[in-house]
Amino acid sequence: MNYKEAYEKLEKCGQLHVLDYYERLTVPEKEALLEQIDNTDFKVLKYCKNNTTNQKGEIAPLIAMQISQIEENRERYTAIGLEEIKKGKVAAVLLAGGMGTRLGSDSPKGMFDIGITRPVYIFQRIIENLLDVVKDAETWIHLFVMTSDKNHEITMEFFEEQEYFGYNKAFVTFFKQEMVPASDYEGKVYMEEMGKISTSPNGNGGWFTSMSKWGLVDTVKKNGIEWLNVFAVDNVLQRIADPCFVGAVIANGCVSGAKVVKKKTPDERVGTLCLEDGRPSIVEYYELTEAMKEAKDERGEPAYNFGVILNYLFRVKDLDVTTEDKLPLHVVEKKIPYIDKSGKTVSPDKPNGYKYETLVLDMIHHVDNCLSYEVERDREFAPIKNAVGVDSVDTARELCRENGIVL
Ligand SMILES: CC(=O)N[C@H]1[C@@H](OP(=O)(O)OP(=O)(O)OC[C@H]2O[C@@H](n3ccc(=O)[nH]c3=O)[C@H](O)[C@@H]2O)O[C@H](CO)[C@@H](O)[C@@H]1O
Repeated sequence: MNYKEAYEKLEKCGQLHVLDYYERLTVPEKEALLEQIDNTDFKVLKYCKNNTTNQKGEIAPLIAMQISQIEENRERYTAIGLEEIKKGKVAAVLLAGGMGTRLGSDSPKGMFDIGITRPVYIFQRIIENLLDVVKDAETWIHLFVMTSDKNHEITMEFFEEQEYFGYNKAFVTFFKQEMVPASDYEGKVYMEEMGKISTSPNGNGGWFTSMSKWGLVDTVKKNGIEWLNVFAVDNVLQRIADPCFVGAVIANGCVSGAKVVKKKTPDERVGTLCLEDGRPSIVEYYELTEAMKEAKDERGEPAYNFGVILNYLFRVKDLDVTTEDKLPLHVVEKKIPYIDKSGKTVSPDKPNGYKYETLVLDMIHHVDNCLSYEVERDREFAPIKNAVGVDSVDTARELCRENGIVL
């Protein structure tokens, strides 16, 4: 794209300030900026005023399959799931494109070391858990790892350096999610450098579209993979390709499943699995209404008592209807570093604009049904979100200790 074309594109969407520093750039920087303008989709910015494209329908509780029911059928479900895994029909997708800013670290979250007497990286914990299933199934399980522009190379190098923590590297594939511009409250993009628009990963809802762009959906289909277990990087007790979960979803004739835990409090920072206009749906914690927080069932228990731990099973053939363009866009307030008029970087200490994301949890609403599958939170949910306090390294370490994991 040349300067004139870039000017016209920016003028049309009210973003001409992107060229404010153009004359001060070197030739390669000018080229890079023109290329970025060419590749950037500014359409998302029009949603900045109404905060989200996501208007919810009528919400009702969705009954979860609780632990006691699962226990009654554990052997049968596990046998069914293990059989599918042995046949190579189950693969896993690790969502690791996020930025981990809440942890106060610039490195990919998975590289965070939670060890005490030895290094124990978050990625390592995930691989160790997956290896448990590989051992039982006596077969390798394909692991797709989603990264972003911000951490792709460093993540791949880390896996190499750590020799894939004992995993078979032929069964690990990395792919990158897309980036979108970040803007101020008026929808004007921020500049990260004089020759660079500030961008951020487009949320974890783009994983299937990005896999498709990287040719990996073809790989999935060619290899006869029928189920994808999508999970978050930040839970060090995450059970992946869990045979009992896979078996329960299949035995109950479902096309997707979500692991849930009983919430500690109605406003715990987890998404709530429920029904929306009769279809499965997840309401994210920052969109939960007071009425939902206070609602009670007929036994007086909180009606929306189960939160998702970001561990979903999707049937591959149902995913084509859930591509990113069908998902609502969430407009999230964030602290966005930018350069001021003089070209100096400013790192704000409070939110100063929006990032635009689609979310994996919205895919659930596009599939016909979803098994809400309860797991014991102390055995499977040790998220690391914050540097200290709730859901921090300390709480995760404590839970690891309770589960006999040497740190
Ligand atoms: C949007 C979403 O799913 N929210 C879930 C997430 O909340 P939470 O607020 O933790 O969600 P985050 O946005 O931090 O990210 C969750 C996961 O998605 C990945 N990621 C995020 C953004 C991105 O662009 N690319 C990417 O790969 C992160 O690396 C992480 O593995 O976990 C909670 C459980 O702990 C769930 O109850 C929430 O429903």
